[in-house]
Amino acid sequence: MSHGLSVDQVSFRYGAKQALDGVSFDVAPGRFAALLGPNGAGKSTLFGLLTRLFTTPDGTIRVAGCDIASEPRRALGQMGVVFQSPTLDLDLTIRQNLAYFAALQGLSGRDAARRIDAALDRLDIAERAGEKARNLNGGHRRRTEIARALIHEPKVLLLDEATVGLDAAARQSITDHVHRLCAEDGLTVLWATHLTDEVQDSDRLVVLHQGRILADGETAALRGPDSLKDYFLRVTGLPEAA
Ligand SMILES: Nc1ncnc2c1ncn2[C@@H]1O[C@H](COP(=O)(O)OP(=O)(O)OP(=O)(O)O)[C@@H](O)[C@H]1O
Repeated sequence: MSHGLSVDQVSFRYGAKQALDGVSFDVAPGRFAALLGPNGAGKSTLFGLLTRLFTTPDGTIRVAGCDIASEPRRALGQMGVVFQSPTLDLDLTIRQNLAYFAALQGLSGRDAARRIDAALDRLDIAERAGEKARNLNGGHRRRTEIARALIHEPKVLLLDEATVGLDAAARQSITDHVHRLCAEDGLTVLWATHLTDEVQDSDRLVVLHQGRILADGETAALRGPDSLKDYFLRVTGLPEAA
């Protein structure tokens, strides 16, 4: 599990509200894992713990082999994160947004320029590098955020509802890009979503509902002859409208 992600018996409460209850799953190195759950399932809470926005004494999280509680700097250094809310500075160009993040990571000069170019190329946005983020559509802004999350060459990429607010074509393009990063670069990905159509049959699937893991395995095997949507509704007991 040296380049993967491991979550073991993690629990978290907001006061009396149990948001996560004994959550355990592993993502093997180079795998794309979809963390699928409806609103309120606990996805953002788990991301908060994975990124150390907050901590819990209950359970263990390992990122690329590093325990996030005892080796937080090493663990976070192996992690790239794309949060649900957009975080680009709209008045800066794409390149400036990336350069700023690189500087925060202690990178500058040629090394930073090389990594920025590689990240822009990887996400097919190199030709827009000189444009202000404000002028980009939602899909290209998201690609920029993904490129930025990869500058320090992490082993594990976390994305929390990365396609929120995008149209169907942009959603498809972003999910395809991230799948390609997995397949071609060996990146380990945890992709949180409430949308079943973002999950591919070859993905690892972890279903989270009301703070608990309800299913964990290969998507195609779990859903069997059902559509993923039908499987998801059945396993969570949610009504069709959900
Ligand atoms: N600050 C808070 N105080 C109390 N309860 C909270 C707080 N934040 C989240 N919760 C509750 O914890 C549970 C998990 O919330 P969380 O935001 O992690 O879910 P989610 O799967 O990310 O949902 P969404 O997609 O709507 O963000 C929900 O029942 C939510 O109401």
